[in-house]
Amino acid sequence: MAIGRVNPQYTLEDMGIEGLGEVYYNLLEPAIIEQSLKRDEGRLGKGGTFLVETGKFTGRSPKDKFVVETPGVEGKIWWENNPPMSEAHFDTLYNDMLAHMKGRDYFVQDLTAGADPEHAINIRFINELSWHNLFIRHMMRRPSREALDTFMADFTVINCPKFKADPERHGCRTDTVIALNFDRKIILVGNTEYAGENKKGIFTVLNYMLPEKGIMPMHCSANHAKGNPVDAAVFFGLSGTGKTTLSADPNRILLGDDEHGWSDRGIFNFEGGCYAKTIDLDPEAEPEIYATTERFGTVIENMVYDEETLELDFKDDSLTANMRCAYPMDYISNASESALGGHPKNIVMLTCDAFGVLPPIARLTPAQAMYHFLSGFTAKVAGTERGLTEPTPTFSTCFGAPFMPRRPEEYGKLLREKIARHGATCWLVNTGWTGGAHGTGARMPIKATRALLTAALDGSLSEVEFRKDPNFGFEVPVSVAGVDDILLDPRGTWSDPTAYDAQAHKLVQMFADNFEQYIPYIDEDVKAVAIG
Ligand SMILES: Nc1ncnc2c1ncn2[C@@H]1O[C@H](COP(=O)(O)OP(=O)(O)O)[C@@H](O)[C@H]1O
Ligand SMILES: C=C(OP(=O)(O)O)C(=O)O
Ligand SMILES: [Mn+2]
Repeated sequence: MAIGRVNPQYTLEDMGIEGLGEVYYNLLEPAIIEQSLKRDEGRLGKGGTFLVETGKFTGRSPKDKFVVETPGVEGKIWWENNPPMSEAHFDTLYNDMLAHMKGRDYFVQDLTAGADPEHAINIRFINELSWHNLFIRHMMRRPSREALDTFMADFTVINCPKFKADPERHGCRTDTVIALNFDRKIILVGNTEYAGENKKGIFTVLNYMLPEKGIMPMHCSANHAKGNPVDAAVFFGLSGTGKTTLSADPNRILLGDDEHGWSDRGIFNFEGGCYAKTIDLDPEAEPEIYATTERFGTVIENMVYDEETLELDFKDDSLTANMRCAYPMDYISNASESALGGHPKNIVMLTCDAFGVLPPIARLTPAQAMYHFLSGFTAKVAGTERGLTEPTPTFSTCFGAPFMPRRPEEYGKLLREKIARHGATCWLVNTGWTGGAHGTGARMPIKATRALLTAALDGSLSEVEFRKDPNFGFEVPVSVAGVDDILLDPRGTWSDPTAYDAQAHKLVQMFADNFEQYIPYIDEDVKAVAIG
């Protein structure tokens, strides 16, 4: 018997998924939490949050993510970045997962991705963990209750953390697997409890689908000026660079914290919720996000807390540095209801430079923006991928290589055209280290980053004097109100400026070595701004 609300013609049985225990469809938050408590999946926290631990898997598993080599994807996938899985292996995996599901209870949410109805897709999430179902209900967008009665999915995600894959049988790498089949329109996830896989899988699907419709999918957060959705800004960045933190700006309206599309009509959020890191979360620096950690239903992942008072310890990273909270967008008081914005006036590329070399902000020409978009330089921060314990410099193209099924130039070309057509101003912002590399220097103060962004977005930054950076060729402001001048000159923040020069030269060489792979694909003007 179906418990909850579902299209009567479209139950799991109708999809050929049979023999399960109880199946709960589209439960609302209180009912899901009741089920999660009954199953001992976690406990209630302050204000009615839901506290969970995810065991061994506290970050994504990018090396265990596969794209199935089906006829429909031929010539479209960037295989060097997306390990292939054969159709036969996938079919075995699918059958084995369905066998594993027999007799167990499952939780279904029918949700959508894409705030622009013209480009939205319907997704059915089938979760073994009840709290994953709560998480994804927060993170995606919700059809009306009536629409559930006729809901049909464009894509299905089956997520079974208790299922163990077999590399021999399934053609995967370990007993953890994330398998994307674009032709069968299924994502299978096995043997990881990290909730983020649920949402980042769908992001990968949209990154595959949307370019064919001329829409640029972006790993970015976004906001717009109060009362003026046309004055929008996007913030590209790999995990840990500050997308979530910096887009929740009390002076602007939040569009979304992680994934957006850019169509001929403007930008739109793919999601309906946020997934914020809570390590060192400071009520003064980030009041909006902090407040969500005491709201009903917020999922709090891998945080240490006082057993008696349920007080969260924002400093304790003993479970992981990637501790998180997930909540619906409307828990942020200045969030946009429509999640739609105009063509971005400003495009910010966030980088967390662990070398302490890059300036806190630089203005980029369109060609330089393309260069930095394809380069995607940053540091991976501790915890967001399994096994990372130190900030590790990396070039993650499009500021999100783990989620890009297609070749980087394809995204690059789309972005280029849109920047040119709409005349966006582009910036590179270093939210990483200053005063020395990681280990010597300190993380860029959030206050300084915010002040610089405010000036960039309100236009006042364009009025100040700029210098040309001798290593990177971009323009750096000399003095900005509200920011220590010294911060604007990274060389001057190092106790030994010659050590800075040496580190800067090394970084320039790293950029040059990394960029060689894109030379055959890019325009002359981008070649002309390549550094090193
Ligand atoms: N100058 C800064 N700008 C942005 N974030 C900063 C800065 N300094 C420290 N941080 C911290 O870095 C982390 C950025 O993470 P987050 O905003 O979740 O990134 P993303 O959403 O891109 O993964 C947060 O924990 C934030 O408190
Ligand atoms: C959910 C994630 O996104 P981000 O860290 O960019 O917020 C992730 O990388 O696992
Ligand atoms: Mn984020």
